[in-house]
Amino acid sequence: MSELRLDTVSVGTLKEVSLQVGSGAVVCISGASGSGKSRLLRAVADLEPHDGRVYLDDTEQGSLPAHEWRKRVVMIPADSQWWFDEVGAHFAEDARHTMPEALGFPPGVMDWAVSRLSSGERQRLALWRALAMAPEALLLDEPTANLDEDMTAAVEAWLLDEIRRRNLAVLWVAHDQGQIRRVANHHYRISGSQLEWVNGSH
Ligand SMILES: Nc1ncnc2c1ncn2[C@@H]1O[C@H](COP(=O)(O)OP(=O)(O)OP(=O)(O)O)[C@@H](O)[C@H]1O
Repeated sequence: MSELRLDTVSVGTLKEVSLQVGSGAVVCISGASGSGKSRLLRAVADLEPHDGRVYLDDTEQGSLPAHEWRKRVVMIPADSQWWFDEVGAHFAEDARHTMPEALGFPPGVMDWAVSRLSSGERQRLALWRALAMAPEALLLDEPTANLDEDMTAAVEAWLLDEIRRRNLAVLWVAHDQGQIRRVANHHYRISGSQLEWVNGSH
């Protein structure tokens, strides 16, 4: 049950972003390619130098070592990183056996070689890897960009269910207006150096 708060965060060309993401809420961010969406998420994840402050409830980002912060505020980049040869080596024992059906993998996926994974498979596995870390906030960078329409619908519904059930605070970068309508409590758009509120409620 944690709230994520950005207080006058500036990174790259984006200036003084202030917003709040309640626990169990999704705030979508859209904007043109190169407008700074990923950099903003990276700043919130403490992966990129920035001005301003980011809080998870009363905890300020700078008060924790970056690796501790990133266990609580987990970013799933558009292009996930994999270190070991086998998929299963990236997951704790219990997460290996509790892969959600909605992600569409057959039994045995944990034995697969990472090198055979398609971009969509990587993306879906990266989502499970992140949720299995029991984060308090999630930073999603176009989490369904490599998925077809049916898989997008399944993953989106599963993610929303997990977000509500676990009361996660979520910043979700999205292009698709339909997706933004379906998932966002609030929608902001990057316009030049500013983040503009577009719409949303509750
Ligand atoms: N470390 C960096 N130093 C300087 N410029 C950077 C750095 N990282 C990214 N940029 C630039 O900042 C701009 C914003 O990059 P970012 O990856 O945030 O874009 P984006 O909005 O996520 O775009 P896309 O939708 O194409 O993924 C780009 O012009 C990029 O080249």
